[in-house]
Amino acid sequence: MPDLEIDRVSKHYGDVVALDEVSFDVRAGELFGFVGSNGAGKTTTMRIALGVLAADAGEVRFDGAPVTHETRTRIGYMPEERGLYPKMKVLPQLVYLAELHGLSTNEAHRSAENWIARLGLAGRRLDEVQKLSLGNQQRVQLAAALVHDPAVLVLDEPFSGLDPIAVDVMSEVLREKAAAGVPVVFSSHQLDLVERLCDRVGIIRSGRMVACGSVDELTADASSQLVVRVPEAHPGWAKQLAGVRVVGEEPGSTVLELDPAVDDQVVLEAALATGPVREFRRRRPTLAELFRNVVTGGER
Ligand SMILES: Nc1ncnc2c1ncn2[C@@H]1O[C@H](COP(=O)(O)OP(=O)(O)OP(=O)(O)O)[C@@H](O)[C@H]1O
Repeated sequence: MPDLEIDRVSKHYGDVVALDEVSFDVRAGELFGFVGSNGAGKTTTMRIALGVLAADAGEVRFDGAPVTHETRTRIGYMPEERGLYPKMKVLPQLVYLAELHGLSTNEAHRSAENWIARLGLAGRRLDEVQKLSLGNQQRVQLAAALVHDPAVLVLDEPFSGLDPIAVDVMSEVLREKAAAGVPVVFSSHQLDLVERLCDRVGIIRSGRMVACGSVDELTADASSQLVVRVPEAHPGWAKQLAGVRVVGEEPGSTVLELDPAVDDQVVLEAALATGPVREFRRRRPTLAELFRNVVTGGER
């Protein structure tokens, strides 16, 4: 099964180092989430992966071979700046794009109608794209990325601006594509969504990949947290405990981060001394918490 491999890709814009030897691979059948702060290098990486932008160094391979013009037509791409013809109607536009990627007119029609129905655009199929709401334009953009039945999907912020129903549809389609063996990579700032959807995640900071793996792998060695609910405790009850940091506090509930040597039973005793303990459990940091640590703190 084919993989998409980004191998030590570097890119400068004048003095700006946009990418510094970025490497990761997106395996067949995998949903890969690409996250990073504004300007970290996601769009640049995706453009290079598609071949619309040349790297200064490094290589992108698909199915083991460098991406060529032929391979490029097998990639479904959703550009950040979006790339539809605003005055063209939805159906003819999708048919045109499918034909451009080598489908016959019949196949192109069948596929365009299929994605129009699937993405909830049936009532809009003969509207000009520019007359659609932004969310619906985005659905058309996804249809455009899918209409030629691509072997790889590279999507730049496909979820931004979508309503919750459209988010569900988009998630379902991406999962389905991955389950069919297609490597799928998408960028997003919606980390809860990335955490929920993706098999693996790459975090880029200032043009360098600083963490890559499944969310479980990435959070496994992060210091574990303890959620303690003591409704009657006074605020700050845990502040004096050695090796314990308070990372979240709401009335009656506190999230603590413990140094590895700290015995959680000591924390439990301290909590019980303030009143009845209603909840006491370990939890791993979320992807959003990990992201904040990684982009603001030391590299992993
Ligand atoms: N055409 C360009 N000319 C000069 N600098 C550029 C150009 N395109 C991108 N850059 C710079 O390259 C770096 C990476 O930008 P890129 O758009 O890849 O980031 P991003 O992670 O996609 O950001 P965002 O989340 O804001 O979309 C930034 O410093 C950006 O200013």
